[in-house]
Amino acid sequence: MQNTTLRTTPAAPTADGVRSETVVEMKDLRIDYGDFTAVDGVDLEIRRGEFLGLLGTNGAGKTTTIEVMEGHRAPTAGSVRFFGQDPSNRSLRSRVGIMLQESGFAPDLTVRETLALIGRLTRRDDDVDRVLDLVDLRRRRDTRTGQLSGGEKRRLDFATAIFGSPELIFLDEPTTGLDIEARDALWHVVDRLRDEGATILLTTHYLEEAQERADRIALMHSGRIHRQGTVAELTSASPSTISFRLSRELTVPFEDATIAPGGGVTIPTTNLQEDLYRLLVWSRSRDVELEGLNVGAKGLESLFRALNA
Ligand SMILES: Nc1ncnc2c1ncn2[C@@H]1O[C@H](COP(=O)(O)OP(=O)(O)OP(=O)(O)O)[C@@H](O)[C@H]1O
Repeated sequence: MQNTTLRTTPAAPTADGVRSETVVEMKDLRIDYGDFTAVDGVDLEIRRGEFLGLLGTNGAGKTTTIEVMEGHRAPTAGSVRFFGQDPSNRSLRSRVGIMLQESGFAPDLTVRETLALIGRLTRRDDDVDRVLDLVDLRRRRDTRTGQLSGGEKRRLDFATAIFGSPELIFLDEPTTGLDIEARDALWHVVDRLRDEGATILLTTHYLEEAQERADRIALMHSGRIHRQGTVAELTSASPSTISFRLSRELTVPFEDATIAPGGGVTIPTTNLQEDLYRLLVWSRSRDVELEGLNVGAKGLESLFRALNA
């Protein structure tokens, strides 16, 4: 994907009054498949300009929730509103871009025709080649979608979601199947859209992607939202980890330390500054080299492990 200029959308919503506008509102959302309840009483609110990461375990109900938002599946109970309206309302199509996990393009249409068709169907106006440049598919513009590679299809999926720079963008595992360069390029485009005021809902299993970008995270498991908050709020009680390698056999002065057969030491800590200081004093006094000393930032992984436990 290339650093082509993004279209200018309405000014970024920085004033508090604008930011506090609710763009997505779910209340007590329930979605059943037959007698199985996949989404079980979800309350979620996304404000204008916000980036919400909807994270969860496999089968938690994230895609089901997004499919309801797409307007093609009706909730069993509860409600979803975008800009105060029902998602099935056709007038919303021009304001909402959706990248699902599986798009199902018509295989005989070319890349260019596909994107132009999406534009007509959603009544979003844009320059097809400009968007193809953004996702680095311009040279494949006349290729039939059936002949695209998996990563190229994913980039076309992304192109359909951002075509016309919609105000609200849903990204369901957008980087799955993309190589590193394509991931970086996708996030560059998303970051620019955010700067211009877009509201983003992301689902991903790459926790670091959400951790780096999301204003708020909602953690979903077995059809329910278990916790919501900023990354700092959610991880404040999670331990950090100090890790290093010892070149000779020694006992480290930390009760919770684990030592792998190859000499790799991991120390969980809820008081990083104090424990790091103790470790450095100990290593200096014993003339021990802490090879590859590293401090793992507080992450979302431990929250996930707790969800699954
Ligand atoms: N069409 C369907 N019919 C019956 N059950 C379904 C259907 N689609 C999804 N499910 C079930 O609903 C639950 C939620 O699925 P969903 O795809 O929403 O989860 P997810 O959070 O997106 O999972 P993943 O991270 O694995 O993609 C799962 O148990 C799944 O098996």
